Amino acid sequence: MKLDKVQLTNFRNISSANLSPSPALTIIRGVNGSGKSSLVESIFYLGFGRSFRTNKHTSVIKTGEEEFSVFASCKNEESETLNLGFQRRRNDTFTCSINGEHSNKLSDLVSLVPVQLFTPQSTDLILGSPSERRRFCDWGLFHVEHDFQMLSVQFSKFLKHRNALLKQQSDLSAPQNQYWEQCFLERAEALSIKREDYISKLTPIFEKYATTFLAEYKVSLNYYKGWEKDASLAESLVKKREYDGKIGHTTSGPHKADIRLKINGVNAQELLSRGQLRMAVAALQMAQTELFNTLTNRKSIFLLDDVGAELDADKRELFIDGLLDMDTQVFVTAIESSQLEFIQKYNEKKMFHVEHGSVKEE
Ligand SMILES: Nc1ncnc2c1ncn2[C@@H]1O[C@H](COP(=O)(O)OP(=O)(O)OP(=O)(O)O)[C@@H](O)[C@H]1O
Repeated sequence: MKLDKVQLTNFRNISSANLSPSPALTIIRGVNGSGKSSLVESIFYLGFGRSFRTNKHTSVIKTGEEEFSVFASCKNEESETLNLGFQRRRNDTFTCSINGEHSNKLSDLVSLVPVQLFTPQSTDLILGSPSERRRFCDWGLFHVEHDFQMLSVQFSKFLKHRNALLKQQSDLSAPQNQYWEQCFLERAEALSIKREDYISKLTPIFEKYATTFLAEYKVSLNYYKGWEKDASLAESLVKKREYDGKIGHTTSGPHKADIRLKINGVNAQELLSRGQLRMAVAALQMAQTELFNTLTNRKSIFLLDDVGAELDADKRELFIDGLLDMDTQVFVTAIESSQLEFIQKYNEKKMFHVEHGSVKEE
């Protein structure tokens, strides 16, 4: 997927902008507060239907306006043109559009726009809670396996129901609850198998990139399923039934899963410097991009916000080189051109300058 045209209206400080990005590298320059991150955030909305900076969609709508919109004309891998749009209003409703057809089903839109992001907060992937790492894995599965979204929704539904039964002090072993227990178990096991399989495919690719980004270390990735290693989930649920009943929620299952990154056998967060953590994230994202390309025959869009503040010049270059080699459409924001001196070598690029919310090609 490549974005040919992006058009935004009333998005943060940008009243209106129209740009035709490069299919390869697009550089967005401007001083602090000019609107660079906003531009990248608008593309993120097409891939996720939300912001990476706030949970409040109303903060994103330009002050004094009723709604923002982002439209993009794209080319998919079959060279078909797709016209995609996303609008969000102050009353918290949204509309997606795909080739003029309106829909309120976000997954229809976001499944078409595989977007990844690297920002100053990306180290949260390693330092943050397990939910960050599950989200990373689930992004890959969502874009690779058509039935993953449905499975994930069903699992959440049965988990919610199980937790409600636990809160009501219901006896989960009672015959009338066995159906729900079985529904939960089936979805939980299926989800867990998919994640485990995905991480086992990702691991060798990650190890390959880690030899570049973390050359001096031996890295390993392990999937923790969310319950004891030597027990089945069914056994673990029975074992924890009394405890779960007391606390009112389920403590075993894929909603407790994690992906553990070890460096020389030690948890990454205990050994790596801030800069090295960023490089580990870069290696994970490169691996995710390569696996996505291999499994889907599609190409993704990569947003690098404030990359100058994040990585050394040589690692920045390696990261962008690697993404472009995989035919990824890359958007990079930077305050100073000096942060991106190496971009001179790329022939296929476009540069945009943002000033007080106005976007101009350079
Ligand atoms: N809802 C909004 N309406 C109008 N302006 C907004 C809104 N939300 C944020 N802004 C303003 O938009 C401007 C652009 O913010 P943005 O984060 O995109 O800047 P930036 O160029 O990425 O800056 P930096 O280099 O400092 O990260 C800021 O001045 C911000 O105060």
